[in-house]
Amino acid sequence: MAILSSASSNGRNNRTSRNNSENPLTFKQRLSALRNLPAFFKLVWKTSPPMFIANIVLRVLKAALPVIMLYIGKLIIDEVIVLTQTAGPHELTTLWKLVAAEFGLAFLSDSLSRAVALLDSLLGDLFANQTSIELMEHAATLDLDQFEDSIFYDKLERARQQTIGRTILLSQVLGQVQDLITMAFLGAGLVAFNPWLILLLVIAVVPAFLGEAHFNEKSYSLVHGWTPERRELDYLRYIGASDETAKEVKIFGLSGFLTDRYRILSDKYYKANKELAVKRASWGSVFAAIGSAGYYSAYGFIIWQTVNGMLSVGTLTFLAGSFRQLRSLLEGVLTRFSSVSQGALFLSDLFDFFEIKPRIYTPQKPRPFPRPIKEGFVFENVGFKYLNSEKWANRHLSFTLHAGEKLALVGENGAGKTTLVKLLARLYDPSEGRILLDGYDLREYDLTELRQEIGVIFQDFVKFQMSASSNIAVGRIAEKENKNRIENSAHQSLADTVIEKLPGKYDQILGKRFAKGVELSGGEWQKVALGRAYMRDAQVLILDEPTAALDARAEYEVFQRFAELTHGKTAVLISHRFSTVRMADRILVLDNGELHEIGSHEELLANDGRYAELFRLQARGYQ
Ligand SMILES: Nc1ncnc2c1ncn2[C@@H]1O[C@H](COP(=O)(O)OP(=O)(O)OP(=O)(O)O)[C@@H](O)[C@H]1O
Repeated sequence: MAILSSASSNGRNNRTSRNNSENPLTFKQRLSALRNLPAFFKLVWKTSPPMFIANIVLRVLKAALPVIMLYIGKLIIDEVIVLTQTAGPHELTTLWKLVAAEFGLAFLSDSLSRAVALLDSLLGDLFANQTSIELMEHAATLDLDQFEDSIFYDKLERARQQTIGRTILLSQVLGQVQDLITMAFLGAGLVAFNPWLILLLVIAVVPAFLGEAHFNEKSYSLVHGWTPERRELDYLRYIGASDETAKEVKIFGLSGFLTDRYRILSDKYYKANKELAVKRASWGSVFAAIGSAGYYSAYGFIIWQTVNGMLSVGTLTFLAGSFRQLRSLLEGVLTRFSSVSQGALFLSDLFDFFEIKPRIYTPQKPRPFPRPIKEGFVFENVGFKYLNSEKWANRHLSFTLHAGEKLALVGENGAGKTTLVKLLARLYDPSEGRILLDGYDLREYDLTELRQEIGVIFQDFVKFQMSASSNIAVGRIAEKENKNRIENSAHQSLADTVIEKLPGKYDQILGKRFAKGVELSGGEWQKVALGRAYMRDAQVLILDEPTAALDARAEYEVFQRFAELTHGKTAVLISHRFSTVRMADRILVLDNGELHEIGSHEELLANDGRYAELFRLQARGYQ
């Protein structure tokens, strides 16, 4: 994480950082970032109103203490001086009362600080949890192609960091308010004696503030511009040391390749950051010297007044103390202003992310999903291009998927089979043409209902590092407690024999990520994932190469059962195995994203086209 929180600017050859170095953020932009604060505090308030109120009340109390303590200090010193100048015996009651009062206040101040720090950290944790949840919820509403866009991903990455990083902002802003109140009290004391001291104070502090503001700006540009590289560093760290990649890293001897790349990137990052840090430290000491000069001028002036009898020694200590505290508070407030506005800028990333709206959504007045589907799906000249891609993944697709029909999709790698089923499930909308369901555009239906009625098991299904039963239940998560249904689904997909052999049976954690997890073979995983299809029980079932990793016997059995599962249902099957494909009512052959031919196994063989050619090719392989 150290490398992530530090920054570097050597990414000048990269698009984002170039933008940033060409357009550094202006002071005005930074000020306008403060507009994020009300929304931020609304979020914090929502996290826990009682804790928020308690935090404010305690801080206001604490803010009044320094000036009271300084004033009591002044009274103590004046009292001591009076006592030392008069002959004894001395009446000490007042003095001891004052000392006791100062002791009490010191104790109170310490307790308040601890209470505030505790509340800050608890509130911060709650805030981080709450925002993480909202982030996940929002991400779930977004489109698949938004996740496939690297600029979106950078934004998501920065937003994710904000959920944790912004808890500091909370104590910074509240601390700021507290310090401003303290300063108002101390300032009132100073002004009462000599208003010119305030002017000296401002002169002493303003250069330091401007310096801080400048360097914070630079640092933000650096961190922002390096987001893609930081993601790459994260990714390298992940593939360099993870259970999923260890096998290939070892076999291909990739460790050196990965660490070299990591080293080059992180070195660049380190150097750029070092350059900035050194500059910042050097200028910081110059500004500190100016600050000290201001302080000592004021101090000299107060001493001179005291020596000339204009002020008492107590007042001297009060004023010197007030001035010293004011200076460090003002410096703190101004410096913090810089990091607060920087924090508020980063906050824009979080709010920007929440502003991203999905393009695929349910219309205002959705059409109820047909139960049962009567006619089926009609593709009308459907074409689709992936985001940032020039190539058509599907083009000129016109065909009907009849209700209750079993359709197999066949085609070479990259022919557009998976894309077609993603369009059917509305993971994407067509770039041209339209898909009708029972006569109406798919876009007119409720998205949630549509997804509920279309079950897809993808070839790259997720191997959830969770229990075996959860891995099946994800097919219809609302039924996660329904043991019967889960076991039944496992039985249908042949996953039951796999699960029975596991030490923890259905409660067994799968995968190696967590303690006591058990890894399955590719085919075993596939049987578990297939269980999701039975769990789903949707009107339309889509299986994208569901049996690729199964042995011949298992595949035969799976399809025997699949025929039962899909009885009376619409099903789409993608497979490279013709033994499977021929079981479908019709077969659609895709070539380069376009419909090449469509018909039953017999019809297509009689046609003697691409299908017949591919079929014979595979059959020959088995002879
Ligand atoms: N997320 C994506 N972004 C950009 N292009 C993509 C994406 N997914 C697929 N493509 C491209 O779209 C084309 C069709 O891909 P698709 O996955 O639909 O093929 P497929 O027929 O399912 O292939 P396979 O048999 O290898 O699974 C390919 O050229 C592929 O490179």
